[in-house]
Amino acid sequence: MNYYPPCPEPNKVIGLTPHSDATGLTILLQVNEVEGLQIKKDGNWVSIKPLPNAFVINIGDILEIISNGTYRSIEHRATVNSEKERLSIATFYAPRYSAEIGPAPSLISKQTPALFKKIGVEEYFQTLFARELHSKSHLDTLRI
Ligand SMILES: O=C(O)CCC(=O)C(=O)O
Ligand SMILES: [Fe+2]
Repeated sequence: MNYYPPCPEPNKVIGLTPHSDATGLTILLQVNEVEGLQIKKDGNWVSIKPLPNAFVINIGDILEIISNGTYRSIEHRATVNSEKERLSIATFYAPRYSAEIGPAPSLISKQTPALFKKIGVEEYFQTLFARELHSKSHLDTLRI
């Protein structure tokens, strides 16, 4: 759960730094329907307006790896509001710790070589948490 208190100077701070979710899929609820979530689309930050009773589904880095780049994880961030507090609940889905992540073998051929290295889930999360949250930089370390 994320809590963003109101901030009198919202342009001088960031609620949550730009990142892609490292997991497979994220189901996100913008709880009190205050705007703040933004995604990076064609180089620009675009606001995702909260819809009543609707979830936001984000593709994460693990799905980008498994689909060998067909599904791209989305870079996003959260801004703060000058008057209103904001709450969001994110649930992250990922493979079990003992599994291995890599491009699905059925997607790999001479014409479509693997774009990512294979890595165990445990090592994947250990290296993730040893880094600063920054853009898609963790996924970039696994590119071939
Ligand atoms: O607060 C939000 O809308 C985004 C939260 C988020 O990106 C996260 O928890 O990974
Ligand atoms: Fe996120």
